[in-house]
Amino acid sequence: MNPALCPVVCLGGANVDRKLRVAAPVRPGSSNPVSARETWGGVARNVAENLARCGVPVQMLTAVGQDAAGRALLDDAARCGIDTRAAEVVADALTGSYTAVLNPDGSLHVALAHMDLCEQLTPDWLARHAGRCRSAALVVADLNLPAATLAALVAAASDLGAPPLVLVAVSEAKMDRLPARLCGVRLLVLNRGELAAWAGTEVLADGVTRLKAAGVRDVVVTLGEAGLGHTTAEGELVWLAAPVVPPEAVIDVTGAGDALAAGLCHGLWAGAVDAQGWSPTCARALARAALTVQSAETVIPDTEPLPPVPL
Ligand SMILES: Nc1ncnc2c1ncn2[C@@H]1O[C@H](COP(=O)(O)OP(=O)(O)O)[C@@H](O)[C@H]1O
Ligand SMILES: O=c1[nH]cc([C@@H]2O[C@H](COP(=O)(O)O)[C@@H](O)[C@H]2O)c(=O)[nH]1
Repeated sequence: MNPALCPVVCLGGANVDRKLRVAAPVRPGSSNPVSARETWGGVARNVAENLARCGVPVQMLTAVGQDAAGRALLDDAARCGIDTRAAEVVADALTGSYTAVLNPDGSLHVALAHMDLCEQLTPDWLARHAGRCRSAALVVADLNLPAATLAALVAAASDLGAPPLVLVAVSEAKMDRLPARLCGVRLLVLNRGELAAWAGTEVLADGVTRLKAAGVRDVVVTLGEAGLGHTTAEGELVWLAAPVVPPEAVIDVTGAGDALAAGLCHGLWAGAVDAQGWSPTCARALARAALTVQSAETVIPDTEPLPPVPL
């Protein structure tokens, strides 16, 4: 594989994120002042933008509506350096949206997702893009994709010569889309709530053991400000702390998990994980996620590309 020539292909959600920042916890029956802003979102889109900002060639396979938001989203992605030529533009449909109500400290109060367009990303759609996925350096899919499409992706990832497949969770509610058999999945990234929802236990090590038994090669479970846990080739679970961000510096946590997932994909794509194991790549990804929580943007826009991954 020559990573410089092969793109990372990101499949899944792209939508409008609406952020409503409340001055105090919302109370029913009272008038709740908010300040509102919009950014682009969707896990696959966020991962793609993070990778593009790090200088990785990336192609996004998603669906947007044939509306002003859909056109603007694709234009913006193209400006970030993402190849959007194969994105679906669905006639007579509205681009998906996600509304986050944020506490004054930037933590998430409530999130409402409306991303029906991902239901258009069927196994037939995937089959039309099989060549693109097969010639990628890395395939990254979010769990906005329908269960049948995810199952087809995982099955294809088991083929000899297929590129590594990374799955990224999107919400506890969509964990039932994860295929039962995960052989061929190189990495699954999910937060502790998503792991508990899937495994039916709050005991993280037990949940990770079940994922490994389902066939996934490696798991990264994110733990908010506490950092993450990652599996190792020796079958251990290692905990890494996040850089300390003072509470007053946290502006918006939306997208931090996607920044982290992108950092992990960057290390896989560059060969750093194969050469060094997960820890150095995880440390770099934690640094990127910590910057994201200190920005109002879902993806930090103006960072230097990450320093080349030392091998
Ligand atoms: N307050 C914080 N300080 C530093 N890093 C943070 C903070 N909150 C989140 N992160 C980073 O973002 C990652 C993802 O956050 P988490 O809340 O676990 O997932 P998600 O955002 O997907 O729900 C964490 O693993 C951590 O690296
Ligand atoms: O069911 C979903 N919920 C939320 C998202 C997206 O997740 C992002 C926030 O990710 P994180 O978990 O890293 O905060 C937002 O951009 C939002 O659009 C999504 O794709 N699908």
